[in-house]
Amino acid sequence: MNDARAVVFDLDGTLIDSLPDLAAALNRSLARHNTGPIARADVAPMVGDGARMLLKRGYAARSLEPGEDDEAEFLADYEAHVTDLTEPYPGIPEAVASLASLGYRLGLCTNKPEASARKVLSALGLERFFGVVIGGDATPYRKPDPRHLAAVLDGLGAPKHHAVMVGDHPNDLATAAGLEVPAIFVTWGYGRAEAPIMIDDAAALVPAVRRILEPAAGGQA
Ligand SMILES: O=C(O)COP(=O)(O)O
Ligand SMILES: [Mg+2]
Repeated sequence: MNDARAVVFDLDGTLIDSLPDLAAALNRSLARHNTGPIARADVAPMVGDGARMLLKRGYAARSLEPGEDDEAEFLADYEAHVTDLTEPYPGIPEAVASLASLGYRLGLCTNKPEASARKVLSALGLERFFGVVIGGDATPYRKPDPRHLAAVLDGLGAPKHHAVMVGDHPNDLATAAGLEVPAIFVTWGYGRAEAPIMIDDAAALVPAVRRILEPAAGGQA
């Protein structure tokens, strides 16, 4: 009865290159402590476990610890500037639109705060494609807990055996594995991992999804 097929995406490092705004917000926060900026390349491996963890890791790199005020200020500042420099990766809007037009239900499973995630998706014209968006602050079960992904699939009304997860971080792979959902690892993001299915170009996304979810019909396209 239920043959809904779902593709669940990670956001940062998978659909959007948010590192410039994340690093800028982190560095504005550090500057309030008269501390020098951290280079984007050094911020990249700190991304993946949500905004609060990014702030902690950034502060730790300068032998500091963020207080509650720092945290509140950082979250508000980042949300206000979430689209200043952030762009979708090349080919992503087209790939997402194409999956939607093929009838896939699309969901977002991100550790980013949900308000920031929705704001950036809508500014980039992507929100309309996603039936369900669950941010890392909207559930007690954020990635790598597979219940974060399970909640997205529930919302989409798609069974896990008709789903695939797409992400850029070991957290995404662990989340998918925990629910026995196949994963596509994208190599253009911020995390580093080895995985059975890896793609390095957004043009490879639709064929990779189809090979997994419709192997008999059109999967080789
Ligand atoms: O905000 C983060 O740290 C990561 O967000 P993501 O789960 O969309 O990659
Ligand atoms: Mg990510």
